[in-house]
Amino acid sequence: APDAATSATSATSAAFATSAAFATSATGATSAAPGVPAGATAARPADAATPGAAPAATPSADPAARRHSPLARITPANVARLAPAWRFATGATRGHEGEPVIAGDTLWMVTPWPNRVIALDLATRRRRWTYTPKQDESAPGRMCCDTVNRGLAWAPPAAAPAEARAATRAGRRDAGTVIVATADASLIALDAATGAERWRAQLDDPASGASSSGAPRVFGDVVIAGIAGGEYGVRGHLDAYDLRSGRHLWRGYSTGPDADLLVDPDRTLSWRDGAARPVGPDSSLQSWQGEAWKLGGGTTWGGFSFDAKRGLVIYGSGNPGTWNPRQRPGDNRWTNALWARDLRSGRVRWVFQLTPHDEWDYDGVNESMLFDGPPPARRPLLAHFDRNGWAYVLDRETGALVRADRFDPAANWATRIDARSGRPEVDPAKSLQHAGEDTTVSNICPAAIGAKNQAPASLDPARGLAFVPMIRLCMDMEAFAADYAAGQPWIGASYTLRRAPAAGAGLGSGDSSGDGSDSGDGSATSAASAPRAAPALASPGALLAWDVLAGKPRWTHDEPLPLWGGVLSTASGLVFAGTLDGYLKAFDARDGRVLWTSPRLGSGVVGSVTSWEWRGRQYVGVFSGAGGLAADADGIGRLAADAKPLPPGEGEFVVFALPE
Ligand SMILES: O=C(O)c1cc(C(=O)O)c2c(n1)C(=O)C(=O)c1cc(C(=O)O)[nH]c1-2
Repeated sequence: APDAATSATSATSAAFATSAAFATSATGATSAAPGVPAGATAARPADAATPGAAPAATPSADPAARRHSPLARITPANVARLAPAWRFATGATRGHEGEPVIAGDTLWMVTPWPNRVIALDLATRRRRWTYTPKQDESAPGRMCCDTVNRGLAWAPPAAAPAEARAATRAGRRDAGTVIVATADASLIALDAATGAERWRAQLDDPASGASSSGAPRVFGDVVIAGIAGGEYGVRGHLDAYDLRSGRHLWRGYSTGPDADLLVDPDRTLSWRDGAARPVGPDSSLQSWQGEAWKLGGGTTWGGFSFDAKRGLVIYGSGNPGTWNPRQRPGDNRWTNALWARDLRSGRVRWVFQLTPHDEWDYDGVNESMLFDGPPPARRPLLAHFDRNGWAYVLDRETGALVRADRFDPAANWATRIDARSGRPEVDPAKSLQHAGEDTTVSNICPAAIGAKNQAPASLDPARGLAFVPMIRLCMDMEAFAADYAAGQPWIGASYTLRRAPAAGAGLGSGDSSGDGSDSGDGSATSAASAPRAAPALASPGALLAWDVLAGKPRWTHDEPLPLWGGVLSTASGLVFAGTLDGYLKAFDARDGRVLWTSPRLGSGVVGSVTSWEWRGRQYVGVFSGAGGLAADADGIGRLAADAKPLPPGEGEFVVFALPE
């Protein structure tokens, strides 16, 4: 291990019980799972392993959703020599979110619309096969936020032994199953070796405005998929399918009667009055007026994680419909909430509402990163960086709130989050409910796009730090009456982005922040030209290193544009993130110093950085292809002082490595 990593790790190793990264083994040439082709790099998470499943060693396969790679060949000492290795043009334009999946000598990716699935041979970088789903041309027109697709799931052959046997009989190696959710809300399982369809299912009716943008996941032999369409009055749900047969196992809605939610009122817990308590009968119905819950939103388009020990799928639900809060009095349960469901039955173990009666489109769908607290208790915890600007730590056994802290220093919609009730105290000066319809409320922070959007953070368990891709923008917002029409946008509010005010001491540009344990050189790029006085406005983007258990920042690196791509950290003490103006950057995990910047890519980055090892060499890859909600480059670009987001261009997967 490089000196840098060793010293930083030992300084904080007491922070977490699980100091291992998500993958603890198998970076060699031998197969770690039966049936995985030789040369596979298979990983097994230390505390969230699924029996029978050996996911590829890329961060997208981590059930704990930590995006922390065990790979350590690229280090703070040598990262400056990182050079382009190869690139692959996807043939699609617009928002290339998410990342490919890699196993053995194959890389699978899904493109934005038309959602082509491509299998690449890692040795030749030629296509093995391409699958183009048959979809109605009108499907992408009903996606709220660009024609994105955040990736596919891969399941090893061991998880579907019948297919593996059939493949062997046919004289070829089974390469597992690839699962993709498409713009028209179909869920499709493919033979990973050939691209042949194994089964397909319809997640919801696209004519109602339902679509799929999120990546499905496979946990054991269960496929989990969510739905998008919160801006169309779609009622959110999470669904489970049998990996082998495609049989529907269960559906749990986000709103409605207990039977639809798969809630047992005596056993489902929610955090209230300082304890996790049973929710009580039809607690969702009681928090809506009339039948508003039927169009109530709470879609499930974000990240999923899995606690194998407890058998719990953990995820978040999105905003209530319509955005106009006056049209839906009540807490609007369980929109904008974190959920834990039993993988086998779908039954809810607990649910925690982050933003009751949301007035600002603060979807609660961002990923939850699982980790264990310090010994001896080793409390099972999760960390969640919400759009609403608060960082939550919950007990993942009970859903009890451990702590909530403002990670966006400008967040002003709530004056506090009550530690006893878990309830935010809304500032009436920032409330659309309070202001009434057709009245502009100024300077609400964060903006509707959140202090962090869908781009996933990473969590380094050894350092006890999360690395968060931040958006630092505010908004002026106005609600208005909106009538529902099936399949039409149903928004009921509009907003204008604004720059956020600079934070007070501690988070400003060029100023080290946090607990004083670092060198005082916390803001990397600005170190040389660090302005001594904090600027009046915060930079629109930032990479934030956050001490998860202490609930405070360690360092902040300012970016001129919001960060819209997923972060990767590595065991060697590096943090990687891509930018909307088309760079991939490597940071020192200890202090946020920029150690390497790529040549400018063909388009902006909204994809998630990934890393893998193949034939003894470590690679770092990321999609370039700007889009997603950040395709509103006008809105975002106008606010950037000294950088321009690159336009949505031809998408590419760009790969870097150290010289051989
Ligand atoms: O409520 C929903 O169903 C829903 C779906 C999506 C989506 O499917 O991408 C986004 C949002 N909401 C949303 O609020 C949002 O800010 C957003 C950003 C993005 C993106 O990919 O950049 N998608 C979405």
